Amino acid sequence: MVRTSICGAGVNPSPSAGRLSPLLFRNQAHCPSPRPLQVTRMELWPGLWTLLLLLALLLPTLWFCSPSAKYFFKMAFYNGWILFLAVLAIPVCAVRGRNVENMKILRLMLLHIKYLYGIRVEVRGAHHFPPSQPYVVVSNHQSSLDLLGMMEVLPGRCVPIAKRELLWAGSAGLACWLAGVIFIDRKRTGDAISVMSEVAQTLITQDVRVWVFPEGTRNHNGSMLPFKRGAFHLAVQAQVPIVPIVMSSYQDFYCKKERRFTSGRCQVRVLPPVPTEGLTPDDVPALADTVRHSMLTVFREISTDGRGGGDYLKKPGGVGEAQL
Ligand SMILES: CCCCCCCC/C=C\CCCCCCCC(=O)SCCNC(=O)CCNC(=O)[C@H](O)C(C)(C)COP(=O)(O)OP(=O)(O)OC[C@H]1O[C@@H](n2cnc3c(N)ncnc32)[C@H](O)[C@@H]1OP(=O)(O)O
Ligand SMILES: CCCCCCCCCCCCCCCC(=O)OC[C@@H](O)COP(=O)(O)O
Repeated sequence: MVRTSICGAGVNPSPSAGRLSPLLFRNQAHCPSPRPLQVTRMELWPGLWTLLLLLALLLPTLWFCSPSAKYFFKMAFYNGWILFLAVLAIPVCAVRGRNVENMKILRLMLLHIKYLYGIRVEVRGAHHFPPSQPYVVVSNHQSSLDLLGMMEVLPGRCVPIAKRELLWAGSAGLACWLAGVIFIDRKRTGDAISVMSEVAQTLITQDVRVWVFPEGTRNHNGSMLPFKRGAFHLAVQAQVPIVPIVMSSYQDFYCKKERRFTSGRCQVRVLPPVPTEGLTPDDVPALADTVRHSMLTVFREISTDGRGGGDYLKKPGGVGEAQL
């Protein structure tokens, strides 16, 4: 076990012991009373090794026996891995400075994550993306795992709009900033609106696309929250089309409430663009409702419980109960 040198009450105060371990017994002659325990660095190793061994046994046991622990490990690794990748991405992106082209680098670096988690992402309707013009993408927002589906289809020169808090997520915040992510303060509607009005100009002048989660927050309940209007005002102001994208429900492989995270499938469906030419701000509420309605219809169509189409939709409280 851990051996200590106790001055004055030596474990083995023989002269030979003194020679073997001068560090332990130095000043022994002048030491009037017992001194506090002194643990040398070498003597800590056995304790550390025991601790590591215990962890090495405990972690796999938890992983295999407790789905909740598995959920936490997987989420912790997800965030940790992204933070780590961001550290690698920052110097590469910094060469260009804050630039939408850096989003390509982030995208390439994030694409493999779905394999680590055994999530099969199937993309449908990618031909609906207008080939070379600005537009506004609107998509449903279930969890931070949306990043996987998003990276699968993210068009060139497309920047997401994110909550301001993400800017402070360490290396990930800095990487997002370098890639041109637009940050808004959701608590200050006025400021957010003026940022989005500026974006409406930039969209045209700098030929960029914008990705918005119009629910405005993550939504785990297997439906879609009412849409915020900003994305639709943005598209109408810039007179550019809206491209709705629907990611199917994650319920068959991921549920935050039940702390369940297994492997699974997800479909990302790109819907036909919705033109906004000639529309005015007065048309925004109807536009937002129409787009949400079509997205919710597709969400119901493509979301399954993993046991083959539609069982999940019939469950009480499932997407079938979603309000239109
Ligand atoms: C290699 C490794 C690298 C690692 C790094 C990681 C890589 C990652 C890469 C990239 C990832 C990026 C990750 C992104 C993910 C983040 C997701 C999020 O953060 S989601 C949260 C933020 N998103 C939003 O909040 C949506 C946008 N929000 C809106 O559009 C809202 O409308 C907003 C904020 C502008 C206002 O919100 P209100 O809560 O006040 O709600 P309202 O009802 O919509 O608006 C109030 C009134 O203002 C009008 N209004 C809104 N916008 C307007 C406008 N532009 N002009 C005029 N009026 C407007 C509306 O019409 C409404 O008025 P009337 O009630 O209709 O009379
Ligand atoms: C300083 C260390 C901080 C550690 C934080 C770890 C962050 C890891 C980076 C993960 C990047 C994932 C990007 C997806 C962001 C996301 O999905 O944000 C959620 C918001 O849309 C909605 O927020 P909310 O209103 O809270 O649901």
